[in-house]
Amino acid sequence: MKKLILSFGYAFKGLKYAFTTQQNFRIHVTAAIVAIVFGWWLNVSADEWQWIMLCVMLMLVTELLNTGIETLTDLVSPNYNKLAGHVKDISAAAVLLVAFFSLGTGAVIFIPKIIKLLHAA
Ligand SMILES: Nc1ncnc2c1ncn2[C@@H]1O[C@H](COP(=O)(O)OP(=O)(O)OP(=O)(O)O)[C@@H](O)[C@H]1O
Repeated sequence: MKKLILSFGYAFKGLKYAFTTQQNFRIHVTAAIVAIVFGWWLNVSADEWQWIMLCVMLMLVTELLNTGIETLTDLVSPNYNKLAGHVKDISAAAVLLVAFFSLGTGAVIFIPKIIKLLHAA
């Protein structure tokens, strides 16, 4: 039990490290809060909430993995190395793909609701 509590502590330490050192992670957390506020304001359905939460979690998880990979790359290859560059670029590409997916999902869910709201005004 003590081991389990300790592992939770380490995980929260990782979250704190990412939040305090990574500007991109803070941007993703802000975007997640904005999406949740918009979802609440525009009264999205349960299905739409699931898509929004999937995007939020995918964004945060890939950013955390990207931070871990970048940190490990800096540890094993502090000097310029072509392969180290590829590792970082590929890791950043994963975040980019999730960002495109999240933007697309957000557009599909929110744009029609905003247009409807503007027409009703
Ligand atoms: N050791 C290295 N060897 C070769 N290229 C590197 C190396 N470190 C970084 N690069 C190149 O520079 C780019 C930016 O690296 P950097 O570590 O600044 O990542 P970043 O995405 O800006 O991270 P951060 O979120 O910390 O700002 C990498 O994607 C890679 O192309």
